[in-house]
This record gives sequence, structure tokens and C-alpha cells, in this order.
Amino acid sequence: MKNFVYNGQPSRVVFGAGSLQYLGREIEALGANKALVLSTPEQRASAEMIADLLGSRAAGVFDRAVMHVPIETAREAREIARKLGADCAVAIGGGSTTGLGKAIALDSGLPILAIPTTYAGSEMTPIYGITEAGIKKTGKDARVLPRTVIYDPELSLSLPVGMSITSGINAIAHAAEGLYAVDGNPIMDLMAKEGMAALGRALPAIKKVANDMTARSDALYGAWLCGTVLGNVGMALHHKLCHTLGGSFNLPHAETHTIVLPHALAYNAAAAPEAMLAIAGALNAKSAAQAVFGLAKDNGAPVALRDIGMKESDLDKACDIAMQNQYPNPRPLERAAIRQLLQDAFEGARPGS
Ligand SMILES: NC(=O)C1=CN([C@@H]2O[C@H](COP(=O)(O)OP(=O)(O)OC[C@H]3O[C@@H](n4cnc5c(N)ncnc54)[C@H](OP(=O)(O)O)[C@@H]3O)[C@@H](O)[C@H]2O)C=CC1
Ligand SMILES: O=C(O)/C=C\C(=O)CC(=O)O
Repeated sequence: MKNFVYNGQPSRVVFGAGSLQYLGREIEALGANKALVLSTPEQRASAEMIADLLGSRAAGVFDRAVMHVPIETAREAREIARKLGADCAVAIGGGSTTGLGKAIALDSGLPILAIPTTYAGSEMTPIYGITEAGIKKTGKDARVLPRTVIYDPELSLSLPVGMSITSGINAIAHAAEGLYAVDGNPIMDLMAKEGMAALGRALPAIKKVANDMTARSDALYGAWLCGTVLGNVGMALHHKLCHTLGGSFNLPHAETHTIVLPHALAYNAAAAPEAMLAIAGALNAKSAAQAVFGLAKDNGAPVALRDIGMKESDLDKACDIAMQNQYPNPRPLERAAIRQLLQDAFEGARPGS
């Protein structure tokens, strides 16, 4: 018998190869006249292309997005948006750029139109993160949920293959934890399974042929579904570990998710058997943890924290931080087992089933 609460999130999605052509129509539908276009420094050419498409509706380009949204950058972008009279922001890029858009929206209520080029999923969530004095604070606010998202797989063709694999597994992590979320519901379960299956098909195909448009489309479709799960239900141990490792040890976001997920799933396996069956089924395998580990290793992604900058001498500290302010998790957090999990992830050991 089912018992659940389901909250729909009000966002509009325009999906498909070439859908960037609808940008003008979508800005108009927002009732906006002047868009500040956001990007990282490296993706400035894409931001300028967007500004050209917008023509007189472009207020300007702000190309200083960086990972984890430093408060100083957020303040600068807010001030520029205000000075230029922008009444919306267009964020083209990954979670870092979407995050900057969210920081502007949090302060001003400006509507955000997001054009994601990674699979991180931030565009589908009301979650924001801002880093001040080296500490990243996250929160939830309906104002930061992008009002419109244009998913155009053609724009993800330039995402390097390695980043595509790790970013895709970052998306899978949202779906996997959504399946054992305390506040899960059947709609999110459907989205989680469909999203993981799409990414499970797409990532090996992208590894083989980087510009396989069917695979790029499947991956972005999967990212949308998995991001929606992240935006609707609570995350657990895996996300807590990744926030600890990213926030306190400055490890790269998608790679950290890729390495930790198999171990977090192995830790939770006995406590969430139905979720594990669903994850394994979606990835066409017998074991959820092994399936994710294989997806990473077989497609050339890192599987060991030591290979992405973690120091072994910091594992005890990471474990201590992970034990604080715990996220709800199907299996209670046991310090010795979490420390072992971190050791296994550090070494890139094959996870238990
Ligand atoms: N609030 C939320 O709900 C969520 C927030 N996040 C946050 O988002 C951040 C991570 O997002 P993620 O997308 O992984 O990271 P980034 O946005 O930093 O992008 C990751 C990498 O992808 C590259 N890239 C992006 N688009 C392109 C492109 N079109 N062509 C070539 N390279 C490209 C970037 O290159 P370059 O730097 O050169 O542009 C960067 O190296 C973290 O801060 C995380 O906390 C993530 C998920 C959900
Ligand atoms: O840290 C944030 O900005 C908010 C959420 C996430 O990063 C989700 C994730 O870990 O992928």
C-alpha cells in the first residue's frame, strides 16, 4: 500500500536537438526584456553566441562563474545585473553557472532561464549553494528554481568525454538516492529508473563516439529526470559524503560522485533492497554497486579518491565531518564502516555487492 506526499515543481522544459532556436520565444514567455547572460570564463564564446541570438534583449555577458559560487562572485553578478537593468538571467553551462544564476535569483527574484551543458541537474532544483569564507552553505528557496530550461543536446557535444561520464554518474547518484529517500514517492521512482536507464545506455555510447547525437540526447534526457529527483526528494549518505569531500577537501564535484557512489550503495545495500534491485535493473546488471563501479571503470572514469587529490591522512577528518549533521539514510551511520568505506573509495577497491 502506498503512502506519500508529492510536490510538483513549477518549471518549463523545452527539450530537443536545435531547441536553442526557441530562446527568444522563451524569454518573451517569461515576460522579460533584458537578459544578463552567465557563463564560466572558458565558455564565454557560448555566452556571446547566446547574447547575439538575443540581440536587443541581451543586457550583457558576465563570464565569471566558478564552482561552488563564491559570495564575492555572487555579489558582483548581482550588482552587474542591477546596473544593467537585467530583468532575467540566462545561464549557459554546468552546475557552476546555474548556481551563479541561482545566487542572483535568491537576492533579486530575477527569473532564470537555464541552458545546461553538463548532466549535474542543478537546473531542476530549488537548491542553492554559496561559499563564504571557505564554507559552502546550501539551502532551498523556490525563487532559485529556473523558470525555464532549454535542453539542447547539440550544446553538450563539446563536453569532453571524461567529464560526460563523471557528470552522467553524478546524475545517476541523484536517482539512486532518490529511490531510498525518506520522502520518496512513486513518480520520482519512475523518473529515477527511467533517468538511470537512459544514462546507462548513453554513457558507453558517448565513450565510443563523442558526438553520437542519440546518446547525447539520451544523456541529457536522463540528466533532466535525475535532476528532477534531486529537486523533489531528500538525498542520503552518498550526497553527504560528496558534500564533505567537495566542501572540505576541495575535490572535483562529478569525479567525487563517481568514485563514492558504488561504495555508498554497497553500504546501503542490505538496508534498501528494493532500491538496489531497481538501480541494478535500470543499469541492466545484478548488483547496483557493481553496476555503477563498472560504468565508471569500463568507461575510463577515475575510481579512486587518491587519483583526484585526496590525501590518505585526511580520511579520518573526512569521516568525522561525514558523521556530523547526518542526512537521513536507510542504514544508520556506523563510524568504523564509514571509515572503511572512505578507505575503499580512496584506494579504488571494487565495492562489495
Ligand atoms: N544546487 C543544485 O541542485 C546542484 C548544484 N550543483 C553544483 O554544481 C557544481 C557542479 O556542476 P558541474 O556541472 O559538475 O560543474 P561545472 O559547471 O563546473 O562544469 C564541469 C566541467 O564541465 C565543463 N563544461 C561545461 N559545459 C561545457 C561545454 N559546453 N563544453 C566544454 N566543457 C564544458 C566545464 O568547463 P569550464 O569550467 O571550462 O566551463 C567544467 O570543467 C557544483 O558546485 C555543485 O555543487 C550540482 C548539482 C545540483
Ligand atoms: O552543493 C550544492 O550546490 C547543492 C547540491 C548539490 O551539489 C547536489 C550534488 O551533490 O550533486
